[in-house]
Amino acid sequence: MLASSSSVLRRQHFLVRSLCVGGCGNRKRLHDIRSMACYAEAENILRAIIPPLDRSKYKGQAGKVAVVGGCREYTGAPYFAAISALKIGADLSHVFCTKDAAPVIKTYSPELIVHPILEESYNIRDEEKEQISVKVLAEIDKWLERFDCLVVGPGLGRDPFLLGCVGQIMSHARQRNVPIVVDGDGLFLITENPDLVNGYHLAVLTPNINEYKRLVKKVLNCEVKDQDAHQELQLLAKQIGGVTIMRKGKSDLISDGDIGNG
Ligand SMILES: NC(=O)C1=CN([C@@H]2O[C@H](COP(=O)(O)OP(=O)(O)OC[C@H]3O[C@@H](n4cnc5c(N)ncnc54)[C@H](OP(=O)(O)O)[C@@H]3O)[C@@H](O)[C@H]2O)[C@@H](O)CC1
Ligand SMILES: Nc1ncnc2c1ncn2[C@@H]1O[C@H](COP(=O)(O)OP(=O)(O)OP(=O)(O)O)[C@@H](O)[C@H]1O
Repeated sequence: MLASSSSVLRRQHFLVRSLCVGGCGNRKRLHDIRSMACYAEAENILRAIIPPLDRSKYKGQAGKVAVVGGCREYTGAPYFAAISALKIGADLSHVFCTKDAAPVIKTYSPELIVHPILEESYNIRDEEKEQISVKVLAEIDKWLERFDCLVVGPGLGRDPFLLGCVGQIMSHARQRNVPIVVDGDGLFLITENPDLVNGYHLAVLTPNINEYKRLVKKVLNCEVKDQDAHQELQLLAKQIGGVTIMRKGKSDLISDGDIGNG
């Protein structure tokens, strides 16, 4: 594994261990004390993960992030993911999106680097598809190893051709040990094909309530049981080979399958 990936892995494990998760117990007093501890802990965690300004560093060393997302319908979600990375300290933030989403995303911010490389089925002929997917892969391969993290899915949409290309992008990222955060329609893609992330310890899934339901149904073959939320999440993460899952909701829960506090 690459050195850079090891440091990211360490940071991931630190987060999994230290994030205060929901379900802080039933007794109110205990809950209040733990809630206060949550805020203090959250501030410490944020301080620890935001790269400090350092005169000896140059642009890029505080993080290069790429978002794969954004299609004809959705331009807001990839913008927020990419700009948030910059706002918490990353130096460079890229967006790989469809050709028609790109000019819109560019107008939101001159700070983002926007690559109009993805295609949806409506815009191309069947006989062009193979050639186009090769071209998309070649375009992103030029950049992949430079990224500290790939965020896959915000506003991707569900076009099968586009999702097929994105699945290949994920496989290439995985071969190069690039950490991947999977959100939005990226979760739709990996629910269809969990092998894309199965066993990849540098993958973090961030499902909302619907995305989580679909994942549980597909992987555990049952409905979500809120009374066993922690164990269920732990089992799900374990079943997908130790990926980290952050289940979003009233209380966010996080587990990598190994740690009993998920
Ligand atoms: N401003 C932006 O750019 C925004 C962009 N966004 C982006 O949108 C993408 C989807 O995210 P989301 O949160 O709407 O999806 P989610 O909670 O799974 O489902 C909610 C309900 O919608 C339905 N549904 C969804 N897609 C469908 C489809 N193609 N065709 C049919 N049904 C579909 C779904 O139905 P179901 O699949 O459960 O049958 C469920 O009932 C994701 O990439 C996100 O980043 C959002 O963050 C919003 C702001
Ligand atoms: N019922 C809730 N009460 C309080 N906070 C919530 C609740 N549900 C979600 N959140 C918070 O909102 C954040 C976003 O979760 P949400 O379930 O809306 O995900 P999402 O649909 O992926 O969001 P987005 O609109 O950014 O795509 C979560 O991290 C969580 O902290």
